[in-house]
Amino acid sequence: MLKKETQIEVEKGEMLPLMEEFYTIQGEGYHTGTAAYFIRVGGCDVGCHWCDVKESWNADLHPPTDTDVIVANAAQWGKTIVITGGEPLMWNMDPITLKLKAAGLKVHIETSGAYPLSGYWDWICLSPKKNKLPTQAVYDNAHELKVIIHNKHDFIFAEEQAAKVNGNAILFLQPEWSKKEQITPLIVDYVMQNPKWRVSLQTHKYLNIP
Ligand SMILES: C[S@@+](CC[C@H](N)C(=O)[O-])C[C@H]1O[C@@H](n2cnc3c(N)ncnc32)[C@H](O)[C@@H]1O
Ligand SMILES: Nc1nc2[nH]cc(C(=O)O)c2c(=O)[nH]1
Ligand code: SF4
Ligand SMILES: [Mg+2]
Repeated sequence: MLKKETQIEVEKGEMLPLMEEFYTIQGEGYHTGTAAYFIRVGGCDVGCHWCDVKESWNADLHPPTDTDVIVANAAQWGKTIVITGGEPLMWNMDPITLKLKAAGLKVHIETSGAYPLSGYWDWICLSPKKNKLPTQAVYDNAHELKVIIHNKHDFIFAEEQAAKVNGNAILFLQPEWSKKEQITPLIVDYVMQNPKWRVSLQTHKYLNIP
């Protein structure tokens, strides 16, 4: 059980359950190939069976950390910060994003969109999940839509999600990692037939970097 004061700070978003932080290359989506400092916040109840960071799900396993400390660390690294998880929108993202921006940093998020939109973002990557669909504000404000393809039905889901996201969002299909040998060729064919979509690969996994 967290101390009452800590619990209050977490509820305000002044503290966040921090799983890990690392400086790497953005591996996925529109900003693939560019240097970024990742902040991974614990806690997610969306329950994707193929999730590649299940260790993030239980927020209680990750220490509540002062956002001033997180921001001071981040500012020593790149100019672009990616907040991911877990599901970062389970928490109030206003304090951390305001502090990162005050430090002159660009702030990106990786989100399923399943919770209300909080925070001030330079880039929102929405990766919607069937189990828990995005809230309207995230559809309206996403800069990119990145749908994970694990089976053929996911192409139908991808089109449904493309119809819901704002018209400026850039559309990506990304193979689910464990199925990539079967799925990547299907995505290649699909994108050639439906060129409003682009291919996204988890390039950091091919590069063996975090
Ligand atoms: C681990 S999630 C964390 C952020 C947020 N919960 C979300 O799902 O967008 C980061 C990104 O990895 C993607 N992802 C997770 N597991 C994957 C897998 N096995 N193969 C491909 N992409 C995966 C998610 O869809 C998301 O775009
Ligand atoms: N290099 C790298 N790029 C990423 N893009 C999104 C990631 C994530 O887990 O949110 C991720 C990640 O874990 N590593
Ligand atoms: S929403 Fe994101 S963190 Fe949560 S289970 Fe799905 S892929 Fe994993
Ligand atoms: Mg990842």
